[in-house]
Amino acid sequence: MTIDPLRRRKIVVLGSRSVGKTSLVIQFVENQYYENYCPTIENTYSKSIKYNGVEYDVDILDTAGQDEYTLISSAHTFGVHGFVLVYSVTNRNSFDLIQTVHDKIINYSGMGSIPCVVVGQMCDLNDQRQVKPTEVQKLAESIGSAWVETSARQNTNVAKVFDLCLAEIEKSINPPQPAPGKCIIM
Ligand SMILES: Nc1nc2c(ncn2[C@@H]2O[C@H](COP(=O)(O)OP(=O)(O)OP(=O)(O)O)[C@@H](O)[C@H]2O)c(=O)[nH]1
Repeated sequence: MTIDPLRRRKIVVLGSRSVGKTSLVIQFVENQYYENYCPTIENTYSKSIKYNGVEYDVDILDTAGQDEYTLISSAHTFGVHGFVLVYSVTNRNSFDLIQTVHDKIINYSGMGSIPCVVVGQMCDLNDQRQVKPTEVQKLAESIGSAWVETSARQNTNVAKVFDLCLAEIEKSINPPQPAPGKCIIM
């Protein structure tokens, strides 16, 4: 079977250690959830995703958790169409790192903006919450991204992450055109 490069998408999942990046990806790709924590080095998963009536072959790169000193490498940006930036709603430091990681990608790639979804993982642990939805909404507005809260454990909004990411990617490839007949003032 040949794969149409026009239907191929690469998504990279970044964020602090232990925020549930692998759990999110495995829940999405394999419909499985594991309680045990096993630090990731780096793994690529593949899945077909239908978005807007089109079937995309999506490679999802699950990365080792970052901190403020981790450098963004070309593997995290080269040929990458979209980014999923994950924090845990129970960990404010992991939320604070999202802006840092976002800015590093922008600096490294030289792009003005990136197709991106900010994901507040572990929303099942509401009693341990340190980050409010209004805070991520504000961050998403300021960096021009989508956002969603998820629980890999309860499979809440997991598929939505990748739908939103494909939507952001398609928006950047085919930006919405102004309605015909409207006058644009330069
Ligand atoms: N309550 C709850 N726990 C979760 C959820 N997702 C992951 N966990 C747990 O959090 C721990 C870390 O999950 P991982 O998916 O390994 O986290 P990671 O971000 O990939 O970690 P690194 O590989 O170190 O970057 C594991 O013990 C998971 O079972 C969730 O949605 N809710």
